[in-house]
Amino acid sequence: MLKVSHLERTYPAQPGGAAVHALKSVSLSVEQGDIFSLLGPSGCGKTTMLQCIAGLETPDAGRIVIGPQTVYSRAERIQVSASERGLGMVFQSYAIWPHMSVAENVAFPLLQRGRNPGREQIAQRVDEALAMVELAGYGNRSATQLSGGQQQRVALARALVHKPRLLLLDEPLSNLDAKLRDTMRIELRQLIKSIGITAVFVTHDQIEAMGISDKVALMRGGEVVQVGKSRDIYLNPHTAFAADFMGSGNLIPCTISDMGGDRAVATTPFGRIRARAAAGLRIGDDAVLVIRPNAPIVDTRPANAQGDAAQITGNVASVTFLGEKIEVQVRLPGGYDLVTTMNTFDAPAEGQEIHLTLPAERCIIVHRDNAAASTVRDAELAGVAA
Ligand SMILES: Nc1ncnc2c1ncn2[C@@H]1O[C@H](COP(=O)(O)OP(=O)(O)OP(=O)(O)O)[C@@H](O)[C@H]1O
Repeated sequence: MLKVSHLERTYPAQPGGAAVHALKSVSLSVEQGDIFSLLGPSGCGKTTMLQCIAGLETPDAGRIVIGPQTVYSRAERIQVSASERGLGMVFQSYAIWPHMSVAENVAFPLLQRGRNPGREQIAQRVDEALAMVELAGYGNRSATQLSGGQQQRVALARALVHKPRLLLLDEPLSNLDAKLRDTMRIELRQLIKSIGITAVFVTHDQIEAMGISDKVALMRGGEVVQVGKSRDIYLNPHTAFAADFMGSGNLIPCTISDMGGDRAVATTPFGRIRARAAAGLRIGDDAVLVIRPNAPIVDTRPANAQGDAAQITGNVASVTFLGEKIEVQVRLPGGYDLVTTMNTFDAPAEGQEIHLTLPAERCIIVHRDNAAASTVRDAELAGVAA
């Protein structure tokens, strides 16, 4: 439905500043009916990418194809205008006009297109769009008489009213409070899926991306570093950055001391651990062992490690209450603190001895990034490499 090939965008240098290479030969492909997220830290190029797809920003090179139509190609000198691309957009600030009714807000794009379809057609399209977002009957209300979540749905109805072939959403939930954001995330996914429209969704929030998307493109520094289903990136990150940005976890500097099949042995500050290995790693590589907080099987009694599992004993350094779960910091041999989660009802005491079983299939060894992910401490990296 959407194919982006080798897209480039550099913002020219401003007085006193350097040029910014915001998109570096970015390619991606979005299937019909999918919700596809662009996820990454601030400044990685997500919005630039979305705006290039929308036609609001002109790339320097590359190609963008929407359905059967090439809407941008530097080589073929094609540049279809934003209004001719057949897209719907929802922005972070919903841009709902307070002096207009809900129906007038939703009708606005139909009147903007220079081809006023007539009062009856407009009323019908507005009613259809409001029904899609489950706001039938709200048309005459003033837009200011709506909750934050309802305003968000009006913005969605307005994006859908001219029956776009692709929906673009730029951080549409970030203005809502945390609880409403959780509800709206589920609601928005259900709405988009029930309409069946293909959507590209920009967010810097991994929980949002995981909850809403069929697929995620993880971006960093103007590049797409990994694409896949959220679960696949979470379980099989290629790099420390991907592991850190998609989920939380212990990122432990290690070297690879043995390999066989897709398993490897990581030499870590607290011993040798068997784990799955990302493609391309070799014996002797400096790498990062990823242990998600929910990966260890935690017991207060020693367990017999079986099969491919490592057994480590440590002491509880701290316990943090988080409601449904607790976070337990376990001090391991060598002074390394590993964060793990436990059921609130099983809370151990601080100082207590604790036993961790680490099944090899739950842990993965990944590539170190040039600029390592925030939680891998440079000093530690240097220590293990030495
Ligand atoms: N109009 C512009 N002129 C110059 N530089 C820009 C312009 N717009 C964006 N940039 C720069 O391009 C890079 C990518 O910006 P972009 O807005 O695409 O990132 P983003 O991932 O959407 O970030 P955020 O999550 O903070 O919105 C950043 O370094 C940004 O400062």
